Amino acid sequence: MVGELTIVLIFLRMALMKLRSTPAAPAPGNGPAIRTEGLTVAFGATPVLRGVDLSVADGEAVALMGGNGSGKSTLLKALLGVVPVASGEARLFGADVTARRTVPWSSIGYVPQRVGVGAGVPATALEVVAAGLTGHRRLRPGAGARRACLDALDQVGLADRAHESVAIFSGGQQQRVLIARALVRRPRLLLLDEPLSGVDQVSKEAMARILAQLQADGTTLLVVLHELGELAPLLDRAVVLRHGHIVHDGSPPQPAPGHDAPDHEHLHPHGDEPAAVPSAPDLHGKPQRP
Ligand SMILES: Nc1ncnc2c1ncn2[C@@H]1O[C@H](COP(=O)(O)OP(=O)(O)OP(=O)(O)O)[C@@H](O)[C@H]1O
Repeated sequence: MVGELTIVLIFLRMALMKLRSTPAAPAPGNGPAIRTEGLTVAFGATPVLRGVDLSVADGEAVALMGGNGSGKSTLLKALLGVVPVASGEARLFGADVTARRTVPWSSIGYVPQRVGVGAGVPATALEVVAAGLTGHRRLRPGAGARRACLDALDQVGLADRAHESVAIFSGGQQQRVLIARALVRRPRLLLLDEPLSGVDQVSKEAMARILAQLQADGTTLLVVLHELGELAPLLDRAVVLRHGHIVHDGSPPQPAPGHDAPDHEHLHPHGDEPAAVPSAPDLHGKPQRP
């Protein structure tokens, strides 16, 4: 495993040295940034997403919330086409994610739930960011990748540390490197899975500034969060999942003590909305609204 990763890194290093100009992201297709209808995902016999209907317009910033295990990460993965769809459909910019070739992947960025970005391999920040320019049939970064990677690191305030090993970065700095890896694709749609979790205050504020700038530039944001925190001012709405159902789609919750608890379900009234679900939701069908 480490051997394979080392080979990939050597490959990336060689590719970085050869590159010359910035790749242009293809224009996204037609349709809203995200649209799912009756989206159902199951692992074995266990349904995890149960008929999710979600629409996110181009340029919107939406929080995806819910307790542990409610299906938030699975929804992002279904949108990225990396978990199988049992029924229903998911479209990005109008393209069905299961028909992979039609999706404008180069316009879509993904920041996964925090993992050690170095994963035991002595990668520099620049090399990690360069990985954002590979994948989906592109085996090495295109021309101009080095400049693009440095620009992305500059956006997250880490250009001066481009050649340092991410193994010595703080958790928040590692998270910013992962965001730079997504930004280097110049995405029109950015999916982020708990970007603020376990991150120091300085990095939280830096990330809020970065995401606010992206939103101002028209980037669509879907952000998994347990609490809105520093991102509250830029979010247009919140979608709350419970047991794979959407149980709230509307105003973001007001900040309150306990919202950051991982098992908090955000089921009480949020802003101008009525309570989202009854205390005993019908898990086999649509939850009944009061
Ligand atoms: N590859 C998998 N195989 C089997 N079960 C899975 C798989 N991925 C996720 N699950 C299960 O699906 C459910 C939803 O997981 P998911 O990671 O989407 O939850 P989440 O809402 O993101 O939770 P958290 O807040 O803890 O990150 C969980 O019960 C989890 O164990």
